[in-house]
This record gives sequence, structure tokens and C-alpha cells, in this order.
Amino acid sequence: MLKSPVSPIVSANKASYNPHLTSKWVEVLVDCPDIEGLLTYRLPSDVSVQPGDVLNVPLRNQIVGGIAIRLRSSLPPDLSEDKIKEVETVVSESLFPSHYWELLEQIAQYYCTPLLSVIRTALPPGLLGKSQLRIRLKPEAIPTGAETFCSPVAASVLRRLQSQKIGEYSAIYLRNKIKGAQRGINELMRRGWVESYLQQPQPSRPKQQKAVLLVGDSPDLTSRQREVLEMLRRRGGELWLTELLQACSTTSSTVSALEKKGCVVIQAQERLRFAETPTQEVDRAKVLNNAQQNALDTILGITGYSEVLLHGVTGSGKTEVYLQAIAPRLNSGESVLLLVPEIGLTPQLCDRARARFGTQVCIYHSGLSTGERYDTWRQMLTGEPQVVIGTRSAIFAPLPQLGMIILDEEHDSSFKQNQRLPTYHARTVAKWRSKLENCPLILGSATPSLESWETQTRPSPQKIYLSLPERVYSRPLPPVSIVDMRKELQQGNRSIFSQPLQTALQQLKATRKQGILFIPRRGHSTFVSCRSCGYVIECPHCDVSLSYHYTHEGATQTLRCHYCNHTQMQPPQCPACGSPYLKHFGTGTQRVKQALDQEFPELRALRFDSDTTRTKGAHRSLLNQFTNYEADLLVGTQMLTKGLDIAEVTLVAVVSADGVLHRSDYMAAERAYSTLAQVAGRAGRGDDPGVVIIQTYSPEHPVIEALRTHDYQRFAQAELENRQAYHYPPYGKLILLNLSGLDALEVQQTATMLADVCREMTGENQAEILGPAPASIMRIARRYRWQILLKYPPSVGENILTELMELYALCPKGVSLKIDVDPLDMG
Ligand SMILES: Nc1ncnc2c1ncn2[C@@H]1O[C@H](COP(=O)(O)OP(=O)(O)OP(=O)(O)O)[C@@H](O)[C@H]1O
Ligand SMILES: [Zn+2]
Ligand SMILES: [Zn+2]
Repeated sequence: MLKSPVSPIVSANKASYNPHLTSKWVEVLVDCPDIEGLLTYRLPSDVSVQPGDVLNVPLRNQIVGGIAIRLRSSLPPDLSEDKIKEVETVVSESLFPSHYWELLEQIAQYYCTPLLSVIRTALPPGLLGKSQLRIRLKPEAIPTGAETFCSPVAASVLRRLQSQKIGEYSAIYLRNKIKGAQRGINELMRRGWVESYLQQPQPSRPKQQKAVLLVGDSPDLTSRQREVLEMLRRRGGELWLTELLQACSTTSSTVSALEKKGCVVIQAQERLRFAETPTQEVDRAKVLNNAQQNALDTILGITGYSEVLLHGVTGSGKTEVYLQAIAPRLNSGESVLLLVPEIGLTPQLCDRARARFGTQVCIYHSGLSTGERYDTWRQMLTGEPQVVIGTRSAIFAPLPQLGMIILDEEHDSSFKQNQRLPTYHARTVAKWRSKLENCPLILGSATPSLESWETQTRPSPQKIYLSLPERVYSRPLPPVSIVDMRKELQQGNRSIFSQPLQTALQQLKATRKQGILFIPRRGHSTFVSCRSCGYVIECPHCDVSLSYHYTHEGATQTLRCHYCNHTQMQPPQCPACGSPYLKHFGTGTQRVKQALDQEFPELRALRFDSDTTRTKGAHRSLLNQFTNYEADLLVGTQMLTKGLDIAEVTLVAVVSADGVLHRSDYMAAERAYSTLAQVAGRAGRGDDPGVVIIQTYSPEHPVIEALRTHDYQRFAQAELENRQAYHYPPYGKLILLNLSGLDALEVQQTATMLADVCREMTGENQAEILGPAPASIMRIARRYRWQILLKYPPSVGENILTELMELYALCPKGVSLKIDVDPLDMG
């Protein structure tokens, strides 16, 4: 167990210890963006509070929402008792699932992050701000003459509530109208005559719309009103108000007149969250093949926690196994978390899940608006069985009855947060969470991360390896041919496309099949340099060259920084020597598309990269165009590697593998293998067999060799041997300290100082401390960057984590420190 860097949360479910007997104070996370830390409040003697309860507390003459984080039996010395205000009410008890706070605390400890930052990452913004406490009568519990039993103030609250037909008011209203109302409310609650509840939020505007429902008829209607009813009847008895008004060219007063006559009901309804989703067909479970059935049976047989690695080659039907494993969980009232690397890239998965489970599917990711995230959260808290499909941050989904966690494409590095604290990996958090919840964790991939692979090599009853070695219907994996681009050049071929690729492209049109061209980079060219003096145009704010962007004939030629997004026009001459001869090096998606247009004008190509998919729904619409055969080729970056299942794709070509092969960090080979194997896996998923062509200047590279033979195991084994030799993960642990600041010298000096502190802290033998050294890109967005890498045996790591927290306090104001535990991006 980790030592806690902060005083531990009193866990709500430790029955042996009753915290509110000894605790007089509670630390509260208040819903107020400009307040950084926790605020301390006094606990009223008659109120019991547990961590995780939602409270109302006074703040600056207002009552605001807050979450009880920690109970305290004594005050910190710097707080004086008379300054402290009292908790107003408990709005909602145990809003969060029981192990939720333990999980957050574990994350804070492991990722060297203040608990508060973890909470802010986990909870959607405004969770508390929008919650409004309402008080309602429980008429069945109120005896006759109730008023005479209670205090005057309670009686006046009671009367006020009874005066209202629905018997309820917001707490704020009552407090405004009745002096001392809170005391009265508390008393009524104790007597069980009223209850409080959190008002459901008003869902954010675009989703809430007025619908008109046809409910009856009436003999005295105007002809206009009849028309409206007739329209409703013809359209199935239900229409959005706006559509109805438009269809009948009438005004809302006509419709409200109809409502008064009892013919229609106007109702605010939630417009389906995914308005862009086409209406779903119902999808039934497929008959599984033997390997799938075996995997499913094993998963269904698991009780409690187990870590399952579902290793299925591309197109082996992993998704079908997930879906069939989810169904019984839902039926037994449990919920399931299905994490995917990027939601925009998996419209197919979301559609399939919706077609199977309908409205029980809930999509959660950080691209949702604040309102949408909030609504989805509230929906999850209800405890209704549901499948939450989401990205990394959905691991924090507050599902009360969690029955299973699935990570699809578990090898994908987007599961790791590397920008902000906590730098958590959703897979690591998923392991903790499924242990806490005592439920299975399914890790699915065609190219498992070496970490997950290695875990399986150490047998344990709670580790299960399942393999789907074949594609569905025993379709073959596509043969992979490697093209040596050096030879192409020798043979005088200067095109981006090798001879074999040209032939394949020509056949595509003839056979009416489709292809995918993978290019590691977006933009046109990676850099622009001067032919006369060699000057390379760089970003003014970062130490990187600018990429050349040129989308089509006649478009503006711009230069853009892919790190800070600085954009400028391409200068007409070299800024250094004035020569007009600037050359574009490297090949990006735009350039490939242009070359295609020139060399294969009969092929229609669509560009699929982060430049063309910036707008909401763009992924889906581009993929729709492609599946509707409005294009022959999809030309794109990394995005192509994830989950595309398009039957007509028979050709996959990697235009240049070198861009992914040659990177300097220890993960480079693993990342290259999985990226290229995943792209290759898009070919031949339908009835027609596929082919894969990989163009490279390094055909002898071991990654390329392994791809040629689809031999993941051999690749994994060889790569693990490398890792072991150099004590890299999974045989060693890494922590990367990233420092950055505007003042180059200050950053460097701080880095030197921190490295010394680390050396003292960890002692000899325990850890290897590498650096300080400038980051591989030393300046990004004007900030200078230095790094220190800690490398240590897995066994000693956890004590270090606690001590590392102290480093934050050592940094001067101008230098920010980010501690990245288990870094994947060494940049
Ligand atoms: N038992 C089955 N019978 C018929 N078709 C199936 C079966 N299982 C899966 N399929 C279909 O096979 C295709 C590939 O399945 P799926 O997308 O689940 O593969 P996958 O293993 O997730 O692939 P990848 O990892 O490459 O994305 C899908 O179109 C799916 O509908
Ligand atoms: Zn020049
Ligand atoms: Zn820049």
C-alpha cells in the first residue's frame, strides 16, 4: 500500500469507525472556480456527513454547492474557530459509488498529484453549481394536526409547502421567505415529514426541445386547429413544435389553444443527444465462431476481479465478443464501461452498441459540452444499468453497479494523459477500479501493449489470456509486401508511389474496390528549406521547423507549427539569403493527395486527418462518403489505424513507414509495430482478400520484418528482451520530470537543483537518474523545457512517489513542474 502524501480520506464504508463522532469539521471542495483549495466548515451537531456527500455551504453571503472531501477532528493551526462557518445542509448523501473516493485518492498518490486536481479531472465542471436543492412534503407521513407538534418555524415551513399544490419549493425560496427556515427544514426532515432532493438539471438548450403530442379530439375546433391536428396525426402523433409550426405555417398560439382544449400536450423533451446519428436499425447478436465462443464463455464465467487479455488479430470479431459479454451484465442490473481511444474515430462501434442496447448506451468524452457532460453524469449516478462508451476520462464515470470494464485497443497511447496532472493511464486506473469493484477487466487488442503482454507471461489465477487467432469466416490476413524505396530510386522512379503501388492503384479502379493510404504526417511537407543556403524556416515560438500547408491548386501557401499552431504565409524568398528557391521536404497527406490527383486523376481521394476532421461530425461524414463509394481512396494519418471496418477496402498502402520507424524513445518500436499492424489490418475484411504494401527505406528493420509475417509474438519477445537488457518498462519504472518556463536560465538551474535533490532522495543503487537534459524540442510556445528521467526497479518505486510530491514546493514561481509517472511520450 502506498504511503499517503496527504492525510487520508476517512472512507465512507469503514464500519468499524464512526467518523462523525469525533469529527467536528469537514473540508469541502466548493463549487467556485476561483477558489483553489478546500475550505473548512463546522459540522452542525445534528447532521452527519460522509466524504462524497454533496453539501450546501455558506460562501461570501451566498449558499453554494460543495463536496465533503475529508472529515477532521481538529482544526489546522492557522484557522481560528470563530471564523469558521457551519455547513448549511446535506443535499445528497453518498452521491458517488462507494469506492469512488478511494480510487481518486489512489490516483493522487500514484501520480504525485494533489487530490484536488484529481477531483477536478474526474468531476465534470459545474457538477455542483447547477444542482439545486428542493424540499418536498411526504404527505403520507404527516399526521393530522402536525403543526401543533412542532416548533413555530417548522410549522411555518410546513404551511408554506402545503400551500403549494405540488407540495414543494426550492430550499433557497424557503430561506428567503421564512426567517430561520433552515432550522425548520432540518426539524421536518428529522421527523420524516419532508424530504430533500437535488433538482435534475435543466439539460443544455440544444437538446431540450418542445414536442407536441396528439392526445385527443374536440368537437369545437377552428379549421386551422383541425389542420394542425391532422398534420400531427399523419406524422405519427408526435412532432417537434418547430417542425409542426413550419409544416402548418402556423403560430404557437394555435397549438397552445389546442393544448387548452385537451387535444395536444406540449412537452419539453430531450432531443436525442446524437442528433447526427442516423436512426438505428436493431442489431442482433451474431453466431460466434469457436474462438469467439470460447472467449465469451470464459468471460461470462468470471466472478470477481480478473484481468483478461483478449488478443485477437485484426478483424477477428473482438467487438462482437464485448457486446455479447455486456448483455448479461445489463440484464442483471449492472453497468459496463467500454473505453475506446478516440470517440470520433469509432462511430461504427458506437452505432453497433446503440443498435444492440438502444438507449442504455451513453457516450462520454471530453468533447461533450459542459452541459452534456453534466447531464450524462447525472444519468450515470441514477444507477440504471447502462453501457458507458467513452474515452480516457470516462474511467471516472460514477457508475454505482459496475459489472465490467473493457478497454478496446488497450495498446493505444491516447489512454494516457500526458498534458496535465494527473498524468494517468486509463488502463492503470481501470485495473485499480476493477479490483475495488471486484469485477473483470477486459483488455482487447490485435497488438497488445508489451506491458499487458508481459503481465500474462507471469501466470496467476487472476490473469486470463484469450486468443482469437483467426479472422471471422477464416478470412486470411492480408499478405504484406515490402517495397524498398532505395531500389525504386535506383530504377529511376521519383514518384511518391513505387511501381507495385502504382500497379495496385490502377487495379483499384478496374475492380471497383477501395483503398487506404497511410501517411504518418498531415500537412503537405514536413519542412521548408532554402536550396541555396540550407536555411530551414522555423517556428518563432518553438524549436521546430514549420510545416508547409497547401491544400489545393490556387490555395494560399501557408507555414504552420504543429506544436503551437503558429501560422504564417510562406515567404517569397529565403529569409536568410534572399534566394527565391525554397524546397519542400518530407511528405504529408496534402502532398500525397496532390500527387494522386496528378498521377491518377481517375481515382477519387478523400483526405482524412486532423485538418479535415476538425468540425463536429466530420469523421462520420467523411467515413460515410467513403462507405457510400463516393471516393476510391482514403488518404490519412494515424486516424486510419483505429477500428475502421470497411468491407470494400482491399488495398492498404503505407506510403512511407520511415516516419514511424525512426523515433528516439524506448517505445518507438512498439508504437511503430502497432500502428503499422493496425493499418494493415484494415485490408481484406470483406469477402475479397486484401493486400498491404509498405514502402520504406529501411526494409531490414525488425519491425518491418515482423509485419511481413504478421508475427506479433516474435516481435514482442524480441522487443521485451531489449527492454529487459536496458531496464525499461515493464522491467523498470520510469518517472519523467518535465520542467518548463519562460526564462531559459531559471529552468536550467531549477532542473539541476531538482536532479540533485532526486539523487539525495533516492540514494545509491535504487534509481538511475538521467539528466537534467534539455527536452528533445527545447522550446515550445516560448517556454524552455528541461527534463529529468528517473529509472528504477519496479519494487522500490512506490516510496519514491510520496517523496516526489515535495519537489513541487522547491520550484520557483516561474518554473512549472509536471511529474509524469510511467511516461509514454518522452518528448
Ligand atoms: N461471429 C461472427 N459472424 C459474422 N460476422 C462477424 C462475427 N463476429 C464479428 N463479425 C463481423 O466481422 C467484422 C470484424 O469484427 P470486429 O470489428 O469486431 O473485429 P475486431 O477484432 O474488433 O477488429 P479490429 O481490431 O481490427 O478493429 C465486423 O464487421 C463484425 O460485424
Ligand atoms: Zn537561403
Ligand atoms: Zn510553434
